[in-house]
Amino acid sequence: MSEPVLAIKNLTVSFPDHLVLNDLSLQLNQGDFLSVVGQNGVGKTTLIRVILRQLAPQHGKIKYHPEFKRMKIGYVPQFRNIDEEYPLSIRDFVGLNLHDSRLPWLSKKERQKLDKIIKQTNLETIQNTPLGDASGGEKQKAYLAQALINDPDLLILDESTASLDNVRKFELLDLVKEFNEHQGVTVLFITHDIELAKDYAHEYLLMRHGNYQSGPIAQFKESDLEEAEHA
Ligand SMILES: Nc1ncnc2c1ncn2[C@@H]1O[C@H](COP(=O)(O)OP(=O)(O)OP(=O)(O)O)[C@@H](O)[C@H]1O
Repeated sequence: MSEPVLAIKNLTVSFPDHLVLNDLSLQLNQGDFLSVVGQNGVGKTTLIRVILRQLAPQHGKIKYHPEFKRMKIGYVPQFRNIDEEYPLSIRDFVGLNLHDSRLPWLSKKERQKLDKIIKQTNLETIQNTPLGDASGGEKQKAYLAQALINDPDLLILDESTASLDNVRKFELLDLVKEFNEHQGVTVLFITHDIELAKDYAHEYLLMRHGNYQSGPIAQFKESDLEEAEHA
């Protein structure tokens, strides 16, 4: 795959009262693991909303890989508690976006797909647990499995490890790393956790109000983030 999965050029987004993204360019190639860092309010969520096609930019170009009939994006949100009364089991929740067939029930192929992702994300033993009864780490794994079930071209982790303890954070990102390294899943990881970004990402994008810096994660300097925070 020689063309990038996603190429963003000179993106500008403003809301009536202020400019949020200013001339941002970004390229993601297949198998990249990019960490997006920056203080609150610099436009990380806005960028994701543009990539998810929920928000149209005022200027700039967004190009998805030409071989994709439709860009498939998996999205794992930040942890939020789910009501104990939530009726679906972990398995049902993971399978919610399976929609290959027109049958009102899952086809054999879909059940196999579901079995496979449940196994790959280590949810086998708890798959019948109601999602509302699962721990925070298990819920995030269920979100990850749901995001991966349709073989996404791009996986977005939107502060997905925030509020998890260290063990669960590493568990979740070890799984993501597995899919990134062995299945070539391209990852965009928004985080405030610099240590985690350094441990797992290959590249970084540091967003500041109106200007951006990027490069290999090994070259990321925490002083750059501190400078951005005090700018
Ligand atoms: N729909 C909107 N209308 C007006 N302003 C908005 C809208 N969405 C976001 N903003 C503003 O744009 C700026 C960037 O918001 P955004 O949520 O993208 O930042 P962020 O980097 O994701 O922040 P955080 O790290 O706190 O999640 C903020 O000042 C926010 O108030």
